[in-house]
Amino acid sequence: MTTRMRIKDLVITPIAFRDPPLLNADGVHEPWALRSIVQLVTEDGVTGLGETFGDTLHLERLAALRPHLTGLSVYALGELYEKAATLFDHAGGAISSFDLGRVHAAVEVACLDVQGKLADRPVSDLLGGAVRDSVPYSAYLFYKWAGHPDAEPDEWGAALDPEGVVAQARRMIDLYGFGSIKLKGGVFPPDQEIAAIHALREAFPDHPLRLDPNTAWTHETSLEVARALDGVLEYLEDPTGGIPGMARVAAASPLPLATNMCVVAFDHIPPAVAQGAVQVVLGDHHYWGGLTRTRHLGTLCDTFGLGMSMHSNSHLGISLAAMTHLAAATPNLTYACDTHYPWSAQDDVVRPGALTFVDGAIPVPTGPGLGVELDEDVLARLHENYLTCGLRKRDDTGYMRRVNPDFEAGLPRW
Ligand SMILES: O=C([O-])C(=O)C[C@H](O)[C@@H](O)C(=O)[O-]
Ligand SMILES: [Mg+2]
Repeated sequence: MTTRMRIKDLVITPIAFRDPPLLNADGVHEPWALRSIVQLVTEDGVTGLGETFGDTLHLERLAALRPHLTGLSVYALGELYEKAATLFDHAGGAISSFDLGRVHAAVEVACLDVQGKLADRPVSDLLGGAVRDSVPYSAYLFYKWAGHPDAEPDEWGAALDPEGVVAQARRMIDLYGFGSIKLKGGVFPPDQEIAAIHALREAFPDHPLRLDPNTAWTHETSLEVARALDGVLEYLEDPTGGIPGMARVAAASPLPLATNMCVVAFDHIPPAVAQGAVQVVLGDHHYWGGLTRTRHLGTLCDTFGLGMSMHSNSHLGISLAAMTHLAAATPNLTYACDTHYPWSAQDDVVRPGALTFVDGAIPVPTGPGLGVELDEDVLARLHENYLTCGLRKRDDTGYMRRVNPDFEAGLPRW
């Protein structure tokens, strides 16, 4: 093994960036979103980038894995997975497949970035080759307050009714050119969210639409909404909780059901398929163990006749680059991918130029690896935010309760 491919260290930098007050079924986004940036360095000084979660437990796990990476080849992804599985006692049930996937993904993406740099090929080539030159994303709309309590309104303003949602969609589509729309629901009683979808349909007659209430509804409510929006939505995402619950809705729903909540690891696929719980799986390489494993998820979805889309959480450009390579190389990922990027674009750690939306899609980077470069000054600034912001774990419910002490977190709510 040459020193070019041997891992010397993994530098993990937690960061915090500004996040608007985006509402969801759990509560509301806090003023800061947490993330971490990983830099994998080989003995020869080649650096691979990755972007992952920033909660303390995840950071502790990455720190525990770090010494076990020394000397490992960046090509030894199977060994990497086994090392992490053994370290965290996956077989004994001490870590779920989901959490193991989160840890593995953080390092795997950086390994692929190095592999691409060594081979002078983009990551999409390492995943089987791009089948599309650019990857369409959807306008990811949120109900939101005008600004955080005690702060000035942000540039997006409030979106608390159908008019506000349509105005937000218009601004996002004007800025980025998105050709499909997702509304985060589960915030207001279903009738109001149905009205918002109808308003979007009227304002954007040709844009495919989706609604995602994050399991805020009972089985009965889910079916009522599915029937009310039959012919209007391309899919309904996670209307209710759990594989059996989704299966019960799917059995009578006129709309396809999608999920990024009840199928988030490979061991969820057999029961979901057996019960017919979902028709579309939203992959997410940050959950599913990295880019190669999420590419495998694409093959499984194809095998079982499931559609494929892509989930996101608050993220920056390293994740956007990784998502773009993955979606480009996954032939059956035919839905426009979710992205939170418009909500955080102002704080990106990636140097400008590599990732630009053209008509709502990102042209697949063609440079070696992920094709993006880290801006060390921005990284330092965002790390300073992390040190001073006081947040260590996402807590949408806790924040909402501080603003509105009567907020009840239990789901389903309607
Ligand atoms: O599709 C989803 O479920 C998400 O994007 C999950 C996120 O946590 C979203 O609900 C958010 O950012 O509030
Ligand atoms: Mg979702």
